[in-house]
Amino acid sequence: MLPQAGLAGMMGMAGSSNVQGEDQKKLDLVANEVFKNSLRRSGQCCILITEEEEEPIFIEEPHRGDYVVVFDPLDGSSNIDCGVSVGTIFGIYKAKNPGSGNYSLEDVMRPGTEMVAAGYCMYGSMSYMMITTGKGVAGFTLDPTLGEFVITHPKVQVPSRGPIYSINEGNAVNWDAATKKYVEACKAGTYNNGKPYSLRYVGSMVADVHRTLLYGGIFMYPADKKNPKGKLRVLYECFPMAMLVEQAGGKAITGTQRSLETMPDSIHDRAPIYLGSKEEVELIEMFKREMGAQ
Ligand SMILES: O=P(O)(O)OC[C@H]1O[C@](O)(COP(=O)(O)O)[C@@H](O)[C@@H]1O
Repeated sequence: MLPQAGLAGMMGMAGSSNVQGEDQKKLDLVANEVFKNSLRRSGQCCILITEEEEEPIFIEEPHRGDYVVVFDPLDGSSNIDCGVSVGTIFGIYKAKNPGSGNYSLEDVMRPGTEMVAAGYCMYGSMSYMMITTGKGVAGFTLDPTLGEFVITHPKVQVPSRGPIYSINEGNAVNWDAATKKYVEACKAGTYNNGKPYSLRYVGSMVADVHRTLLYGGIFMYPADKKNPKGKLRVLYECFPMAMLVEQAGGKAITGTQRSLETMPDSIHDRAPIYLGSKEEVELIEMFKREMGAQ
């Protein structure tokens, strides 16, 4: 049930939890309803996959179209009530048999390389929208006076290096040796003429990836002893962000392979992710090869 209108009604917990066992915020539910209804009414979608619902949503006629949309309606929900940047992440696949009317999980359980578009919106000091359709990345900023997104970043390019690393160091004790070695190298400035990297971690993937896209550096959510497959969801967090970063000249890996080439086991499957500046990601890739999964 949606919360009552008004700011007070929008803050705080909804009293329910999602398929991942995470407590849902009221705004998680509001955002989920808003996107579901808009996507259904677009007449372009056949299947919706959302972080907030366990099962796929099959769109019936007369609203059915040929696209599968996977989305995280409100990413970074742990930051909502303190007003820190949050966002929406989405990825789009074209159904395998467009116009057939026969749609199934086969249209969803696919590698990220088959996505036709991806993007995110970030809601912060300014609202941004970053999109790719496989031909580079364009960035738009909401102009509140127009109520329109205007193009501000026509051709986003991730710098090949960037002295910023972004990871939840609170999990460090559980990290694998390669991740520990890379983070130590960042702190020592080993590959930066002895100048230490800066740590930046908002705790909203959208905000941390947005900064990485524009300033360079690396965002990491590794697998660890506590989360053997990492925390972030393959379909509606890892894949869209990996496609954006690659299209902007960066790189995205799970640690052992290209993120977009992985095959999800389930619609809410998780995977480790290291993404950002090409040379930074290649450094951790080298350590992973040298040290394996120890
Ligand atoms: O608090 P942690 O473990 O560092 O996790 C933070 C990560 O979890 C997330 O909040 C997960 O997203 P949701 O808020 O959509 O569940 C990411 O945005 C963020 O990168």
